[in-house]
Amino acid sequence: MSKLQIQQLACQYQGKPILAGLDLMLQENEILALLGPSGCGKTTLLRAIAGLLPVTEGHIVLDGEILSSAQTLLPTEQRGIGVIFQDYALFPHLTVAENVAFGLRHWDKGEARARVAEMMALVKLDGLEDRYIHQLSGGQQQRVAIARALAYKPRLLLLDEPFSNIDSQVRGELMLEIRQILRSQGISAIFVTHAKEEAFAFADRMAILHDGKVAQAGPAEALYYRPANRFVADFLGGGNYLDATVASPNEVHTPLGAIQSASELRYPPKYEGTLLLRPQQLAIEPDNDGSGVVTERRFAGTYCDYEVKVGPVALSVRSGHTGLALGQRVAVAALPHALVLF
Ligand SMILES: Nc1ncnc2c1ncn2[C@@H]1O[C@H](COP(=O)(O)OP(=O)(O)OP(=O)(O)O)[C@@H](O)[C@H]1O
Repeated sequence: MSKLQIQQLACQYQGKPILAGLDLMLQENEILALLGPSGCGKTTLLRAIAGLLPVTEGHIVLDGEILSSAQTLLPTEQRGIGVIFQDYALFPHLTVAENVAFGLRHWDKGEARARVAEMMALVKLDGLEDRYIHQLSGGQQQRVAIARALAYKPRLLLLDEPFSNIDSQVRGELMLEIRQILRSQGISAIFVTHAKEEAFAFADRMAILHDGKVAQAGPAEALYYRPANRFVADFLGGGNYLDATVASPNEVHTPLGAIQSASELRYPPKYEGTLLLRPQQLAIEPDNDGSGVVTERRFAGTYCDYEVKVGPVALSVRSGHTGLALGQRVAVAALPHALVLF
């Protein structure tokens, strides 16, 4: 059974639909990233899961229990869901230890004290128990927020842009560390982010929101290399789009010539579509008789990003050949892979 199941969810603000027909699933101990352009409804979905917003259609089920439906709205405090907001929402008038203990007010005093100590060690804040929040760095404040949310053993953790206030130099390390903490505690989590790099680094799976529903969900590699539509393809990174006509179950014809697919295409012969080729799925070789010419180059250390013109078609190509000069003629070929056609 999945941990969280969201089916055909609809939510609105003042009668204006924000989410509609949204399906999403989360497995036990899984970390899922919610990605999408600004205003697509990521925070709205977190609020609905947390019980801060009623739903007008569909349902949200956690551990087999209906939390929200058109008829049900289990109060936030009865959901067993921890929420970490972008600004952490820590209490400035309480010490670090008091913040962490906040959700344990109904626990036995000794047990609460032991749990706070355990959480302080887990997030590596031992020794800072008596500090106030303004005496901590951004990263330390985030650790307090994590400790406070995990202290009362939530069934699910929701994080809204948890890394946006963290210095980019320490962000990568902190993400890895928090990922390990969630893993070690067997926590299932959903986090919202704008940045696909964060989703790639932090999540097991990602869900991309568009037009109030999930455009596609799955592991990063699947979404990047097998996007369901052009929106997902564009959102996850640059690509070349070529007119293509299906010639056989394993071949398309394009302005670059015939290109073979490593797996069978889902479209019938003569289908006219658009072929996606990521810059690293094209190979270029210096060749004075080649059909392409290098028109731009951006050196990036171990690889170089080129723009290559083949007749009227401009292609982005990422190549390990880092020394090709502007004006160099090149042969262009698609590397063998399962083609993506829309
Ligand atoms: N309290 C509110 N009342 C009315 N409309 C709202 C409210 N909160 C959000 N909205 C609208 O709902 C839509 C979705 O907002 P939401 O905050 O969920 O988007 P988001 O994907 O989290 O965006 P961002 O990435 O910019 O944070 C937006 O059009 C927003 O203007």
